[in-house]
Amino acid sequence: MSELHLNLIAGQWVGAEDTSENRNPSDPSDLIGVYASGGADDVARAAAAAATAQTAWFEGGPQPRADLLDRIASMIEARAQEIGTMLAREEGKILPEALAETRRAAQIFRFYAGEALRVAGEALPSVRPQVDIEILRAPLGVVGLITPWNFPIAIPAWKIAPALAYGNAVVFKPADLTPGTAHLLAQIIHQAGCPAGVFNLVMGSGARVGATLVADPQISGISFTGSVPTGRGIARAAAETMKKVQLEMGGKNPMVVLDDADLPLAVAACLNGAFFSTGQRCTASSRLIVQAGIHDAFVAELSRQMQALRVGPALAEGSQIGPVVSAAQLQGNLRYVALARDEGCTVIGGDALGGTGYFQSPALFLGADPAMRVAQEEIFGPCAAVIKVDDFDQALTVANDSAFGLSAGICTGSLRHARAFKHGVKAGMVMVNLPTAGVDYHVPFGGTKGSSHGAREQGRHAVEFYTTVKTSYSYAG
Ligand SMILES: NC(=O)C1=CN([C@@H]2O[C@H](COP(=O)(O)OP(=O)(O)OC[C@H]3O[C@@H](n4cnc5c(N)ncnc54)[C@H](OP(=O)(O)O)[C@@H]3O)[C@@H](O)[C@H]2O)C=CC1
Ligand SMILES: O=C(O)CCC(=O)C(=O)O
Repeated sequence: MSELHLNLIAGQWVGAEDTSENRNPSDPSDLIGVYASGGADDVARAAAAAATAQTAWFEGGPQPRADLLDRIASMIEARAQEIGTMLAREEGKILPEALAETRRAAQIFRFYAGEALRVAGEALPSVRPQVDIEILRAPLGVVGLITPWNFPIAIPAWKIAPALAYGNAVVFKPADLTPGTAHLLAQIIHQAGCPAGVFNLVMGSGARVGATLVADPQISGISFTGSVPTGRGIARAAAETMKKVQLEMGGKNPMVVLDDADLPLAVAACLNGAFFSTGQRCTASSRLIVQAGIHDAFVAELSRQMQALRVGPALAEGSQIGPVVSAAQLQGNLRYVALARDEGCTVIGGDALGGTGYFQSPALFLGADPAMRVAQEEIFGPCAAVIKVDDFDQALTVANDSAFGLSAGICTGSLRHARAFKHGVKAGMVMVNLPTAGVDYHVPFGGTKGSSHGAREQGRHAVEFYTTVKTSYSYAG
């Protein structure tokens, strides 16, 4: 019997009413571990512990917060191989990507160690004599953090680190599919000396733990990353207790390739953006919008390189694309491949590959029309629709023809077109001659339209969500 991995509530490792098995998508017969699966009582106890611990955590000043985050960063770096291996084993990301994500998490903690010391206010004169005004930033209080499986350490890091840096206490609910990485991170935060109750881990299902967190009146804010329907439901439910919400949801990210693009660079950017991490990135390039003059050469070279990608177990040397995360996600991807054919596309790749795990060959949907479902709906797999356009203006119109607006890219040698795209595209992040996916850790992350709601994540902009503004008036007498 595998050891049971416990929740962390009020500084104690505790069991829960249920348990959940964590299995390897490269080989589901590999049982990674058994994890506590909490319920409403666990959330209530964690939120109460967090509420009790939060005031002292904030009032202790920024130095202990900065020191803790710095220690966490060093401990993640020291255990990067172990964490990266767990991440690859449970999520299916190939080991080099998993190690890079782990190091990125350490960098995020170190960045916010510095930010804890840089929370600035403003001082203004009052319109009344002898009165001074200060505009201060106060922590929200207790925040609930709900994260997806596709970046099981980077996304928790970019929510937990700013939350703690600015003096909040945390209840963290990781995705059910990837509790192993979350548990290692919780161990590190605990061992680094985080005071009891300041950080709590409650693993368990979204329907039980996630929904209870959103309803709990002791919690002042929810930061969520995941699907659009869950995000919408959270926004509706959070309104009942007037919680602040930050939602990062899907994308259907366009990558425009103009006739004047550098072909090898454009192919490399699209190969990376569409297929790396098995396409399971909200920033993935899932719409390739290609000008007619370069279209055929681009498609020929991209198809050749795509078909040469080695799909295999995440931990196997030489694998370039790991498995899809779960059987359900693979079935969903295969339904979209069938839909692409039904809608009239020519499909290259996209087959279930069999073998030990949930392997799928990457797919291109050629001849896609912007209105097709495969060009509008987020698939979240290694699939990209190719849309042919006549010129830059049509490319920009197609790029903006989406309910989403997370990331957008253009490959071009023209400064004029690059500039017009940067200004004209409706997206939160714009890439020129770079993949739409793969972002830096110290600058804002987020989108427009249906992709995001609330304040931006990451970088100094995270202060907007994790703090509230307090205006103080003092009379000198
Ligand atoms: N934009 C992005 O970054 C991501 C988008 N997705 C998209 O979402 C689809 C489904 O993936 P999935 O992981 O199921 O996404 P979900 O939105 O269902 O899950 C994201 C997180 O929310 C939790 N959750 C689920 N239901 C609720 C609820 N009612 N209240 C509060 N929290 C809840 C989940 O818990 P649990 O894991 O226990 O269900 C998980 O921790 C993917 O196919 C993809 O299209 C997925 C991941 C990331
Ligand atoms: O592209 C990246 O680096 C981040 C993507 C991401 O955060 C996501 O897919 O949820």
